Amino acid sequence: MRNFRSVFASIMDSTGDPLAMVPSEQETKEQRAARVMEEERARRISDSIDAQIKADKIALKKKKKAIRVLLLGQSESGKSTTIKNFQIAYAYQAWTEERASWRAVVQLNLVRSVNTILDVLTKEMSQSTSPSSPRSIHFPTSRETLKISGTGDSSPSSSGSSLRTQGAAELSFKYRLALTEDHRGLRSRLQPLQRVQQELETKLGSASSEVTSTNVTTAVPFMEQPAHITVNGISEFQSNPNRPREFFVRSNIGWKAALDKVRPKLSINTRSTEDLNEKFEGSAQSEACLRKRSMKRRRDIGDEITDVITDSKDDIKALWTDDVIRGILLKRKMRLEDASGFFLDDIDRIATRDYEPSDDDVVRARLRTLGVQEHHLKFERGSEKGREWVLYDVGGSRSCRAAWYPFFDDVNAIIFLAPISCFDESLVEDRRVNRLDDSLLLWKGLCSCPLLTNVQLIIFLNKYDLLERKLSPSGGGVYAADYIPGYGNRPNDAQSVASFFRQKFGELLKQHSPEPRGFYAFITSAVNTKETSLTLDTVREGILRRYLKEADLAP
Ligand SMILES: Nc1nc2c(ncn2[C@@H]2O[C@H](COP(=O)(O)OP(=O)(O)OP(=O)(O)O)[C@@H](O)[C@H]2O)c(=O)[nH]1
Ligand SMILES: [Mg+2]
Repeated sequence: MRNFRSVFASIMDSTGDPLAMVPSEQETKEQRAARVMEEERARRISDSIDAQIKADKIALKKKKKAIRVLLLGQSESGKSTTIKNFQIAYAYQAWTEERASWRAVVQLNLVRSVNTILDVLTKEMSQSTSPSSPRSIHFPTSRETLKISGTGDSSPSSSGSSLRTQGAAELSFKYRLALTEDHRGLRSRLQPLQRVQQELETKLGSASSEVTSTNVTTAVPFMEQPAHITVNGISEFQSNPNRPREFFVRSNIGWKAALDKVRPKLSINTRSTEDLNEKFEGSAQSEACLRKRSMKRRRDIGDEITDVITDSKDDIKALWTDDVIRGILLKRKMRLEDASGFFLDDIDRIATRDYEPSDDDVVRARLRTLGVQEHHLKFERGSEKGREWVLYDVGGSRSCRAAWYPFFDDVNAIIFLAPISCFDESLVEDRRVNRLDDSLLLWKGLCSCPLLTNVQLIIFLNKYDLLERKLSPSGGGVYAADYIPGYGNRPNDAQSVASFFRQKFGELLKQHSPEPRGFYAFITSAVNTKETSLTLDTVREGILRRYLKEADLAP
């Protein structure tokens, strides 16, 4: 191309047109016509080269811009867990550097399970003193069973769960009578764990507790966002006076921000005069000394917590394996082993002074996402090595969802997480709403959102492992048909339930997308990192292919 131009530049005429050829003095009519034709042809070629350069530049710019993926879904659907899977699969080095910070979260998850059992024990003990009180326990009736109410947002289902147990009150009374002094002893020896929980919660901040109420009554509050406005040429969203408390963006590397809070700050009144003298001296040596001492203090506080947990190990084991307590939990339909952040079966490994979380521990740990978190994932291996993707993780509870909308106009793909094991559960923040109902409404809202017409939507039908367990006789033998309208006589197994939901989500996409779009659905168990990495490979390739295609670079 450069050669072509330089040829013409060297014979540039007096008009300054690089493509005009210098006519000879005795130019005939025919020669003139030929020259004009040649000039025209050269101009056309040059124009097409210019257009190509421009297109290449745009494509290159697009190529350099990181791929942006937004993870959406209700709270506890597995968004943050999916991001952890991305890190393990493609940026393992960075992941291992973060892993140790999760120790406090795993400890909190463990201690919380213990305290949940202790609370139940306390309630049962207070009732066991009066045999006439079994009626005071609430046993849901069949009329309180949660039903998926279709996809209308207006009539949330009533709360409760189907308890088919006959004579539950008598059973409960039987267990209560079986509580002995040993149980009282266990309870009082484990009392310090309440303080440990408070300590850990304070340090981890508000991410450590779940949202238990909301005044947001719709699944899709982002559909009511104020209009896009332009201020000084910059596109903005009108501020919403009713915006939820959690409307903010954290442009940091995700969960680490919350975890950093685990490290206590050096407070003035805990400093020795020696520290202050060192500060006045201002030497590099004294700074290093201060840092060392502050790190030591951090370790001290962490150690104190670890000491209490380690010293309680045998009592925690005794509590969790006690038949009477198991009976009480069963009677209350409390399946702690299916709940998020369950580590009681790992007590031997975790309640030790030198405990370091494994990959698996971190993936199973639960820490709520606050606001919107931005993760920069730098691929460390494979054909994508060196490329950066930006993954946005959001808080999924209803009160957090209005914060999603500003991210809609600048993403390449959305991965939507729908936990399919939750068909018989209600939202933590609004007990009247069935969790699967909420997921369907949310999906419908995203499919119909005009701003997302050209955004690739991918759905993970997640928590398949929990679905399998829930339907199996040992996991409760829940009957899907009791909760899912239209399920009919289909088999009560995980595969059939999953494909039923797959079809439901697919139909919503088809019916509500403004323009036809592909349905990319994957059945996942995000705690299974090996399986999930295979899914992520497919998803990564799909997103990349489409992105390159849009940049006109695909073959
Ligand atoms: N058994 C099982 N647990 C899962 C699965 N996916 C996620 N979890 C667990 O569910 C809990 C909640 O997952 P998160 O990834 O924190 O959920 P989230 O969607 O980020 O929730 P918010 O931050 O509140 O919006 C964690 O303890 C996970 O380990 C799954 O497929 N199977
Ligand atoms: Mg999260």
